Amino acid sequence: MKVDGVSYRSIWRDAASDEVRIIDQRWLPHEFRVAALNTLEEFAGAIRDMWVRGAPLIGATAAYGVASEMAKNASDSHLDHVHAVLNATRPTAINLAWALDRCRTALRPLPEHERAMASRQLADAIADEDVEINRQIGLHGLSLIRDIASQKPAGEPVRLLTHCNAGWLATVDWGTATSPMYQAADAGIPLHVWVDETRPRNQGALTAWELGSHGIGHSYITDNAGGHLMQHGLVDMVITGTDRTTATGDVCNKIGTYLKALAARDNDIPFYVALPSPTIDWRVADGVGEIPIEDRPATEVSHIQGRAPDGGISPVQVTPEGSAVGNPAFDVTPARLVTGLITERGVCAASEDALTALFPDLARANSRAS
Ligand SMILES: CSC[C@H]1O[C@H](OP(=O)(O)O)[C@H](O)[C@@H]1O
Repeated sequence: MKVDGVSYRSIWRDAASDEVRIIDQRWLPHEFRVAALNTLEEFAGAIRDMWVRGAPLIGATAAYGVASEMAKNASDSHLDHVHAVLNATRPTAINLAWALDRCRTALRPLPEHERAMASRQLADAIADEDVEINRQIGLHGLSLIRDIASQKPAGEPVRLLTHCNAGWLATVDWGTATSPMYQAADAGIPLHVWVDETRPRNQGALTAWELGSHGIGHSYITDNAGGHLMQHGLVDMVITGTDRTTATGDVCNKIGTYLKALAARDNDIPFYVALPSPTIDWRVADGVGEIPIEDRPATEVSHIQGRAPDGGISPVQVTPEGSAVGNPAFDVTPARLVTGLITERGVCAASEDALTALFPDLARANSRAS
């Protein structure tokens, strides 16, 4: 997407230096900083410490990390080592393992001297595929937004609520939950987006930064406000991203998503999830029971980062000394609370039958039975 009129992806290979570069999201929305990733630890650290974040972007970053390492050492043992180091960085988003497995499966049969180029091409392909998948998700989501808009007086905005950042910053481009918003805005449909701040890391500030940059009307709200807004008829549709969706349609996403789904159901508001197919875990049926939920550092909750009066960006402590902290980073919304899944192949119910019908090739290739 554009940043001050300049088109960016969240990760790219610099034409001059051939370095892999990323937007270092730790400093947004206050500062736009670019970082280069050159070593395995830099790639691993960028994922683990959320310089890059978001399921699809984590997968793409891992693929670029494999390519970077294959250029230095293309042996089987190093390929396995790279896979293990990167796969250990974060446990919940399935895209990480999906990308690493895809890379290793493609590279293993090749002679070592072909692996550097092949891994480089595969990383670029994974990135390009993500962009197109998200663009397609946007078009299918646009249809849903257009239907809502058609039932409103001309000029009255469609009011969406979203949680966390499933934006272009969480993917290579377009975003998943935000892609329908961008497509609707570009089609001239008036929108207003309620943006959950999403404690503790406040990824909602990234969404607000994205939407503001695209000229889309929005309000930055506390995580606890969504139910009240729904009760008072101020939300037409909830749309979120996902880090791992099971073969049966259970949706794992940022902590707090489940509570939004409960409030949406209680107020008869459609709750949609933007779901790129690499984020489907075909081998898991019970999301609550089987998806590993990342526990992140306590300092993410005990401290909050912002711009200080002197203009610097710094963390401040918000909890008393000695208070224990809990920081589960994700939760699982059962399929029964999900109105529909917006995929690159269309919108479907959150069910095994519907996902299998839309992706028979993927369901067969990844069947739990096999
Ligand atoms: C399009 S995936 C976005 C997804 O990833 C975020 O998690 P994190 O910021 O911890 O990487 C969040 O769950 C978003 O919905």
